[in-house]
Amino acid sequence: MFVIEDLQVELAGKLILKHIDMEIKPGETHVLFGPNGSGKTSLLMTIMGFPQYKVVAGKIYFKGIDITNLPIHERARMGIGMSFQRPPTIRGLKIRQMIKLCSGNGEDLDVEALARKVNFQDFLDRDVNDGLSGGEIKRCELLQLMAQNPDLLLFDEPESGVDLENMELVGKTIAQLLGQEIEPGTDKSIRQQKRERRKMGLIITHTGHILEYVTASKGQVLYDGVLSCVENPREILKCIAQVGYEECVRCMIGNNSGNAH
Ligand SMILES: Nc1ncnc2c1ncn2[C@@H]1O[C@H](COP(=O)(O)OP(=O)(O)OP(=O)(O)O)[C@@H](O)[C@H]1O
Repeated sequence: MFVIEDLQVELAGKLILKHIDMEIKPGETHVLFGPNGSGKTSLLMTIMGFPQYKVVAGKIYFKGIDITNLPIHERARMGIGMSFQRPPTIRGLKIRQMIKLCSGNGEDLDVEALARKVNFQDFLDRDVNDGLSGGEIKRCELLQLMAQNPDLLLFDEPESGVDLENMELVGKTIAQLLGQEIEPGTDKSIRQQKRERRKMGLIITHTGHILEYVTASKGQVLYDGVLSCVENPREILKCIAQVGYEECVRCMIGNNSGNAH
């Protein structure tokens, strides 16, 4: 279980996340919508533990443990992983080495075989993200997550920069990372397989394309640092397309708690 309670976060002296409450149960994936600059990336960076995102109030719990003040590497060790919107270039560190680092114990890992799953085997001897295209960066991020195999997966705009052909690969890989692939012909029914899902996900998306591949139980809208809506993600997309994000503000005003619906 992943729980956020009444979280408030400052960045560069400004309050950017206000009274955030969130609960992701094992097996659930949530989708986060919101206009540019509303604080979506900041929320993911705070969950991951980047120290510039200063928690001034509230708590974050993962697997029953208060992780609010834990450093990034301990959160990663506990099973939180993130695919970044704009990950840094790391010159001097080969992607192959990075993948081994992500897996914790790189000795037994077949990096080539793993890389083939996201068609990335030809990039392993390049420096991390050095000169990679937008779509290649996304596949590199996925490869790192595949090596880490976390229990809570945070995706910051996984579709951005990905062409239509690679979108299917990215979408299916994310579904696999979230343990959502259905295995036909096993002795477990589909219902049983779904019940046994344990991976948790939180995905930022503007377009919702990822919903073609990933099952998300809830969508939430973040507007000016406030979570304003909890709904079926496709319903939210439809509303945003029809009436825009401004209507979310009306929901917020109508519900002082900040959580509408
Ligand atoms: N280093 C920084 N110093 C000051 N303000 C910052 C810094 N980084 C981000 N911000 C501001 O914090 C706010 C939230 O940014 P954030 O990246 O979380 O938004 P977002 O919802 O992910 O936007 P987008 O959809 O455009 O990716 C924005 O107003 C942004 O300009």
